[in-house]
Amino acid sequence: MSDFREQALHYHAHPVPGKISVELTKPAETVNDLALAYSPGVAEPVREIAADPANAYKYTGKGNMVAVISNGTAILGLGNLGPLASKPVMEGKALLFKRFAGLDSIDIEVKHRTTEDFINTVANIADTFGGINLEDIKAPECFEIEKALIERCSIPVFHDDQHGTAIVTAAGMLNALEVQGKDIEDAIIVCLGAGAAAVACMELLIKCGALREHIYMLDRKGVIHTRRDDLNEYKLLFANNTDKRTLQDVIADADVFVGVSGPNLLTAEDLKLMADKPVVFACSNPDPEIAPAVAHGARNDLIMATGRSDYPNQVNNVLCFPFIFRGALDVRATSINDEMKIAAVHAIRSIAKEPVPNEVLKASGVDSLEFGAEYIIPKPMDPRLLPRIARAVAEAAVESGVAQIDMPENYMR
Ligand SMILES: NC(=O)C1=CN([C@@H]2O[C@H](COP(=O)(O)OP(=O)(O)OC[C@H]3O[C@@H](n4cnc5c(N)ncnc54)[C@H](OP(=O)(O)O)[C@@H]3O)[C@@H](O)[C@H]2O)C=CC1
Ligand SMILES: CC(=O)C(=O)O
Ligand SMILES: [Mg+2]
Repeated sequence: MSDFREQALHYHAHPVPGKISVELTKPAETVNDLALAYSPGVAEPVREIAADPANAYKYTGKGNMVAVISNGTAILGLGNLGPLASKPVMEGKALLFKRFAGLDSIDIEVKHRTTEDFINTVANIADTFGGINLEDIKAPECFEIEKALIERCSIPVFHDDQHGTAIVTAAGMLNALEVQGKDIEDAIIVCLGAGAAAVACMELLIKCGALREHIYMLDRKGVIHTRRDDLNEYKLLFANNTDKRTLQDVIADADVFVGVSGPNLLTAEDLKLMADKPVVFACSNPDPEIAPAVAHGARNDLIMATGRSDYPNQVNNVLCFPFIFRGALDVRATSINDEMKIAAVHAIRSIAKEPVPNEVLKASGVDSLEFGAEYIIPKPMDPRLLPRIARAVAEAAVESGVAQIDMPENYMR
């Protein structure tokens, strides 16, 4: 067993199995405590909530709780390994919600036969939570699932692999292009992968200025083009009217590569075909489309990012989901809309351009970090992420009319 594999398994197994547990927020020591917590005292909030469901936010943990829900059909880049195998990742997301945003989070892995079954299961338990973070559900089912749940639930439902990834990718991409001296409107973009993350990343880049006709998206069969007759409605949105058919055809002279597909699919030779000063986001987890050492060995004018913590420029949805839910829940937003997503993009972007606190340098094991090729995006442990993203998102929710309450006074200044 390799050292790292052993360490990872030991971490998950000891001192107790798993990564999360439940803790009490009220005393439960005396007869009087129990009389308040349980029978007869608990009947009082029950009656209040029955009279007005909004009282659930006042008397229960609903408003600070996010469910992380998966069916295990696209676990990271490991594929469809089923609901139970996805549990370590979902516990991991719950850990990150708590660690970075103070949100209580529970993982729920759903075994189901039909997409409808999954939707019904989630819709039927949704009121328990303040928000629902869908995770690692493969395309195209993820699109139908998210749409149906948004329609049926009165709390925010957010497919992290789509929108969390897209927000962080857009923030990192706008900064990387700025460093490379390129405009997003002019950028030729290759997106390897045509699933949940790919479709959402490209749609958000378009909202940030990229041109749809400049985007070449690829799936396992190659370039998605207008003469293919095997495209689902989501891939069809990216069908390019082109004679190019392979990754090598489209990557020649491209400015940007976004990989949200699988491991080791981009070679050093492919990379050498790109335009001067390219941006390469190889975001597949745990193994990127190209290893940073291979990429940097191939050329020295690129900006490189991966989804991992152990290289510079971690483009990973961890920079978004804890904070966007914090902001959304704190104003009881009924959904997470485009205005809130764009607010998150700009909040993340701006932090990378400011001096980095010492505690972040220390946690990153470096002496300095300065906006540039090796630092286009903040580190996940940056304490500014929480107040800045949450505030921007909450304000956007209030301004766009999806908040059910006003901004809390002196909110995270
Ligand atoms: N860094 C980050 O924050 C994130 C990274 N990701 C990574 O993105 C990847 C995809 O995740 P997600 O979108 O949720 O999964 P999906 O299952 O929804 O999509 C996977 C896509 O990748 C394509 N693909 C797989 N293998 C190949 C290949 N050999 N050549 C070309 N295309 C291929 C599939 O093609 P086809 O349609 O033909 O099956 C499909 O379009 C994973 O590796 C995941 O770790 C995802 C979310 C966040
Ligand atoms: C980071 C993440 O959500 C993924 O790779 O699926
Ligand atoms: Mg995921």
